[in-house]
Amino acid sequence: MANFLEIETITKYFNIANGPVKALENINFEVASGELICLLGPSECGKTTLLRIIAGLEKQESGQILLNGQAIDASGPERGMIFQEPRLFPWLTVEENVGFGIKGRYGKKLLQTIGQELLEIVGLSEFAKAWPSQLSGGMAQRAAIARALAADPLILLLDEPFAALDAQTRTKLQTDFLSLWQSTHKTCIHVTHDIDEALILGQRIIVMHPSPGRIKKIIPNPFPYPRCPDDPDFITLKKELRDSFLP
Ligand SMILES: Nc1ncnc2c1ncn2[C@@H]1O[C@H](COP(=O)(O)OP(=O)(O)OP(=O)(O)O)[C@@H](O)[C@H]1O
Repeated sequence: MANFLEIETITKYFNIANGPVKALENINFEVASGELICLLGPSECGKTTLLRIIAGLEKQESGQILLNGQAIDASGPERGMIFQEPRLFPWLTVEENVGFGIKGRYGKKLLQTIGQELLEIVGLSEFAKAWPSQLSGGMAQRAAIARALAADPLILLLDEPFAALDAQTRTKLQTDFLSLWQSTHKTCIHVTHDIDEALILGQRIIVMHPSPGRIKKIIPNPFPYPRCPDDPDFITLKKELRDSFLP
């Protein structure tokens, strides 16, 4: 199980007008195949930067990412990214958006079948021919999840995908995302700044701190699913997470 994905001594600087800013310092952790990890931390602690480095969209100054023992330093179809905003192409239908990334690989008919299957999984079958402008925020994010799944990645990298949604929609998408994770066995790294979301979703919670972005604590979350953050069993863990947020 261990050593599927290894994040080894990652350090990252950004050059800004006042000089270099250390966005990440000595980040180390491993992810098992099929694991659901939450990266939790306040603004500017480097969560997005770390996710982008794992996705191959950003280069680190030092350290490496290993997938099944092989160093990776560019993006690849085995890693699918889901952003806070759905980023659907407005000129394509929902179904066309879902199939966009795999268009060259399959014929039109098969592409349509794959699109229909994925839209069914995310509960959007009836909106295959709709335009992105006709979807609610939650529906658009479901379509974005289906699009990320289209390439059948081993790893889903989710950058606060539910943060812009209202509370009720967020709860529903969290539940549906858990079902999806349990049925697909994808390895997921889910970024959030919301303690309750990390408690509901993560098998392990990696707490990060800013200035420079670093790992403060890695907390196992062994409670069975489905979880409710107000469950009395959660109180100790929730307190530990709250305390770990403190400087
Ligand atoms: N392209 C960039 N150019 C310069 N500095 C950057 C860039 N991207 C990120 N940073 C800096 O790196 C640090 C980490 O930012 P990052 O966006 O990764 O944090 P975050 O935890 O995802 O924050 P948030 O929750 O607000 O999105 C911050 O100080 C940020 O200003």
